[in-house]
Amino acid sequence: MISVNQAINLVKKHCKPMLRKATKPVEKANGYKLFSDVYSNINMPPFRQSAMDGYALNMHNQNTYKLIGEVKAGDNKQPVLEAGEAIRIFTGAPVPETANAVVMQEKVAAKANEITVTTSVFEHENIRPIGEQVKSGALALEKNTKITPAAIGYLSSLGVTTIDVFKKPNIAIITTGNELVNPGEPLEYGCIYESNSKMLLSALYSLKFYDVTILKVNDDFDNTYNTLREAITNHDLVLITGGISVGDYDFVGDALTKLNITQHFYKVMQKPGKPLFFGTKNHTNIFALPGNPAAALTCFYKYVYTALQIMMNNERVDLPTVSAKSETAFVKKGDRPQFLKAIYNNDNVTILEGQSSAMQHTFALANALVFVPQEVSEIKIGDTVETMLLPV
Ligand SMILES: Nc1nc2c(c(=O)[nH]1)N[C@H]1C(S)=C(S)[C@@H](COP(=O)(O)OP(=O)(O)OC[C@H]3O[C@@H](n4cnc5c(N)ncnc54)[C@H](O)[C@@H]3O)O[C@H]1N2
Ligand code: MOO
Repeated sequence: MISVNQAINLVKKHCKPMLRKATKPVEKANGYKLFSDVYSNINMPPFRQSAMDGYALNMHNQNTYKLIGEVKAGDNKQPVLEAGEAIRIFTGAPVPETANAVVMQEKVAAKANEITVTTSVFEHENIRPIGEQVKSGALALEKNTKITPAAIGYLSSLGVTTIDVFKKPNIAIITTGNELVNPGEPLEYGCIYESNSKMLLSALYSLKFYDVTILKVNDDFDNTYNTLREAITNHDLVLITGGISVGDYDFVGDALTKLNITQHFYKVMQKPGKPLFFGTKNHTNIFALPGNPAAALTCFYKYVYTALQIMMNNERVDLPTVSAKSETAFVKKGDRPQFLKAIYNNDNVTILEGQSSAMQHTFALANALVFVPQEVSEIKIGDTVETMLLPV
């Protein structure tokens, strides 16, 4: 059995960035990275733009100006101002070429045809110059920039409608087990509600991976083999839950062997998540996660998260880890290093009751996992512990 460190290093070694291109409507590109530089086709702003509601002036050496007209946002007109003349203007409106300052209305005493400026005015004030943000033909955003809501707003303001991005992985989740029943259906004796697919799906959604297919197999070798073969052929990442241990009805391992998956590891010295499998076939990464829900989710955050970040060519591939002071005592049973469901708050961490691999209730309250290394058998109140912060 390999250690947690060896396992994560094998994930880092064998997962590769996916450098394939996808074209997306800009408003659907949140979370993607740009595949190529984006250049602006326009100046932004495209005209000299008023930053205030007030008056545009052709400045002279007095405070009083003759009012000769009005330009509001969206107007397509260019009144000509002589020195000493002003027009009424509004935020976002085009400032005529012959105006050289905009003074906000709070600093003006206005009469019908005349205004008096009550403050000193500086040339160019409150006028956004043409191309202040970006000039026509200039680089708007560089290749590899992460697309955020702000970037979507910025690119849309330049009139961009589609962009080339690095493709995100398409992902299959495969659940295994005769005992699994969909929530909403009657629960017969011996059955449980299937929850891993919904848990992993929402973990993927919260990391902005939306191209996810859910497949279900019962405890049958042919069914498992055929579903895995299809999923591995058609997806970049395959997450299997359950059926990977040593029981007579655990068929995932045999199916993976028959499918000639290159195994990088099977079984990690950790609790929960001992029977974790990681392998690859061509460009597809395959994780067989334990069926126990809390074990599956722990393995997701520790290993699958990192695989996804590498596939997306991101720089930070691990979830953030901090040193925190334990507010709880904990005695470890057995010699496997352990991930403990915990609540982190302000440099302190509380280790929760109920740490079994099946304890979804505990996980539902947690926002962190405390890592207890192999050589540590006990945590005392006040001890400093390594705490992985979860993206919840
Ligand atoms: N003789 C041994 N038995 C077991 C060992 C061992 O080393 N020797 N390891 C144990 C450990 S540790 C784990 S973890 C589990 C892993 O088993 P599998 O990955 O094969 O998972 P299953 O047996 O299929 O399921 C385990 C548990 O989880 C429930 N489950 C499965 N899928 C779902 C789902 N989609 N939604 C909700 N719950 C699910 C399933 O009903 C079982 O209760 O093996 C131990 N055994
Ligand atoms: O590895 Mo298992 O997750 O301890 O139950």
